[in-house]
Amino acid sequence: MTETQTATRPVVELRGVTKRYAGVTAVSDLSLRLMPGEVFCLLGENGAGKSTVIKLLTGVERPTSGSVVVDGEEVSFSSPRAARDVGIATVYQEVATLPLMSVARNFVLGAEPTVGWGPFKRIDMATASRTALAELKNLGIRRVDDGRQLVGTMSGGERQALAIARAVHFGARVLVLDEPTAALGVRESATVLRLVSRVRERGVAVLFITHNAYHAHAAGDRFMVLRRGEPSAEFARGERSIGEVIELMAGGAELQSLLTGVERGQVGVGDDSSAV
Ligand SMILES: Nc1ncnc2c1ncn2[C@@H]1O[C@H](COP(=O)(O)OP(=O)(O)OP(=O)(O)O)[C@@H](O)[C@H]1O
Repeated sequence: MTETQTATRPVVELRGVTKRYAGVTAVSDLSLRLMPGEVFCLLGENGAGKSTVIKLLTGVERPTSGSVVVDGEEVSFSSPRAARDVGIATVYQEVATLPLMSVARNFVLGAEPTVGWGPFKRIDMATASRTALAELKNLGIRRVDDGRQLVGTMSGGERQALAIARAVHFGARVLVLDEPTAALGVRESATVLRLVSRVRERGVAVLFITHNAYHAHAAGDRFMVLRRGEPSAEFARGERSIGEVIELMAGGAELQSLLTGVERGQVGVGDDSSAV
């Protein structure tokens, strides 16, 4: 990261945000800042509130209280489109790309370059293909070398790469990655983690959501562990070991007492009275 980037203000912030649904507080008094050229890892077990944070940052939901701030100005996104317009892009693992379309077509989807005019206007596939392959190469993905390849034939890591490359190419300043490595094997995950580093080097603010402490550790600059909608820990790279992070996510002492109870036969399967 360069000195200028360090000095820059956050691209987007949550300030004291609470989100309540009927009967449930999904996120409570949460503040976070996404800085350009930094990977912010949001960790948490199922139900911790990670998806809710994504929804608040990407205009899917509005906070019950607190504010969303972009470039220092409070905003109220009326739709996901409004968040995209200020450069906040989300890559969801399951729906990132369309398998029956080519690499080139997926890359330019919604912003197709054209040739010809009037009734003769058509998608400029040569330009789409050239752009897609160049952008993938820039991000270190070299195995894909034909824009006509169907996305369905690509590996999971390559598909993620394509979705990320597309978002960055079309001007994302904030990239929200929702569990990008959850369905991937070790090699594929490594590809995606390397890609995250490249994206950071380009000055993009990355929000990396995961429940995998190892992947977070490999890619992150700053970390927040969410538990039941509240930040239970915040730290910077190098300040905590992986073991400590795993313990923080699970609930440390609480988990230990549950395990001890199971060993002694005090807690049966399905007994959630001491659930963490
Ligand atoms: N639309 C909703 N209506 C009611 N409750 C909700 C709604 N969305 C989320 N919740 C609740 O808010 C809490 C946080 O959910 P959220 O989906 O943000 O967690 P998460 O960390 O993303 O979990 P996972 O990893 O399982 O997706 C949960 O208790 C969930 O049941």
